[in-house]
Amino acid sequence: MKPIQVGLLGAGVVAGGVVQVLQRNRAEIQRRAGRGIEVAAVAARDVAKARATLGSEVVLTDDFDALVRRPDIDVVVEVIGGTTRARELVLAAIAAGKPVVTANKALLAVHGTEIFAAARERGVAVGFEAAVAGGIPIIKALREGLTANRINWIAGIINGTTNFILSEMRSKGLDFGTVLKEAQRLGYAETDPTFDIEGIDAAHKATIMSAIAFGTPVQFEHAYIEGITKLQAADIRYAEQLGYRIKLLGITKRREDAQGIELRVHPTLIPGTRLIANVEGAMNAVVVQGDAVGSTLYYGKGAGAEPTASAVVADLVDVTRLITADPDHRVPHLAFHPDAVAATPILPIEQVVTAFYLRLQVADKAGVLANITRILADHAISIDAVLQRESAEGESQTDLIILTHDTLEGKMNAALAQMQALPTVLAPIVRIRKEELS
Ligand SMILES: NC(=O)c1ccc[n+]([C@@H]2O[C@H](COP(=O)([O-])OP(=O)(O)OC[C@H]3O[C@@H](n4cnc5c(N)ncnc54)[C@H](O)[C@@H]3O)[C@@H](O)[C@H]2O)c1
Ligand SMILES: N[C@@H](CCO)C(=O)O
Ligand code: NA
Repeated sequence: MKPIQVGLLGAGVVAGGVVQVLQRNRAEIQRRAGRGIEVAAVAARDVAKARATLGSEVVLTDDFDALVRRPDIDVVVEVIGGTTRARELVLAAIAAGKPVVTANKALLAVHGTEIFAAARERGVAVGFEAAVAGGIPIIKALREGLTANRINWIAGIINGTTNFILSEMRSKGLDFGTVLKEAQRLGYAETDPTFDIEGIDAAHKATIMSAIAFGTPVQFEHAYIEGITKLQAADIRYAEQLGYRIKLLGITKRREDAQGIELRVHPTLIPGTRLIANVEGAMNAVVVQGDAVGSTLYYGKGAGAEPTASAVVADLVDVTRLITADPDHRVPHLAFHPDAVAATPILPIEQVVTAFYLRLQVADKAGVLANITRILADHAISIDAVLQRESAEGESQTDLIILTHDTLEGKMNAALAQMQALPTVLAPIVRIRKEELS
């Protein structure tokens, strides 16, 4: 059979990986897919630059619009990123009846509902394994491997750049800016790295996993997002003293008691003994808790040229195998049948339940702790542990660290406002959410 002809949009890090993996593993991939997979042409804005990075074998064009419509192209791979041009090109490819494989989580988190509807209408598949946790086959696991389960929650380290930054800062004492530059050099960071450090990229990925886990449309606009830019070294240290690590987690949770779903990204204390607490560098890891299977953990490279290409090419193999299959017999894009997708709401952050780490800079005198614990008790917030830094000779202030049990965020907000107003609380209170992940 004639090899499948791929039109590749973009000539950056991921495109380079896709070209390389398809070339190197050509024979092995063909044995798996049942026919060859060839890159027919690559669309690049700067053809000369693309020639230098992709080598002399690839055919290059600067006409993206023509490539997605070319009759000899069987499948389009979108690896340009962004949500404007990528959306236009993906919709054009779908309209031309071509399956699409994309690594673009921003595109799917924001325009997924429109794109999946268009694909369904046209009877073509959209593969997006590379969009979440790069090379880790988490989409495959959620859409196929775990279909027997009611998923209870998912929690993941799903941004390599921020995990790399937190790891390097903790273990080598390097500063934020230096480590971010290194992550950019290594090809982990987004074109706009604020997407990484402000938690937006992780929220894009958590949004996609949430939709697949709970059978809802993508609801990125309701995600709660907090990045790592305000995290202080002191809190990383105190957390360690208490047996915890701080990770930027993407979390989505079924909350039957509140008829909703939690969808949030924020720095999180997790017990140092959990496997996921020990995931370092640019590695990703996702814990999925299903009612039948219990907790399962997926670990691997979430960024970089070849790890991401591993997922793109796996989707190409899937598309190749299923290109002639009846669209109704393919795995649904969001794992649930489109007419069974329910608009379960994302809960506002005030209704989220977590435990908390609090750090208060307080005057070191009698009655201070009692006032604070009374406020927590008044809001029915129960304390798990308290740590007070030993103050130096003559020092009039100290740090008070409090770990709480689970509580509603809304209650914590009210308690924090009262504590902050105490004259003995000398600086803005630091609060970091804490999850046991058990
Ligand atoms: N780099 C990774 O590790 C990684 C991992 C998973 C997913 N992704 C996703 O893959 C996609 C590509 O990432 P990348 O790291 O290869 O990016 P990159 O910046 O290295 O490459 C992007 C390519 O697309 C081109 N491009 C950008 N905007 C364009 C536009 N408007 N029109 C035409 N061409 C345009 C650029 O010139 C470049 O050739 C993004 O959606 C990214 O989020 C990247
Ligand atoms: N910028 C992303 C790339 C992979 O999606 C990260 O750092 O994880
Ligand atoms: Na993946």
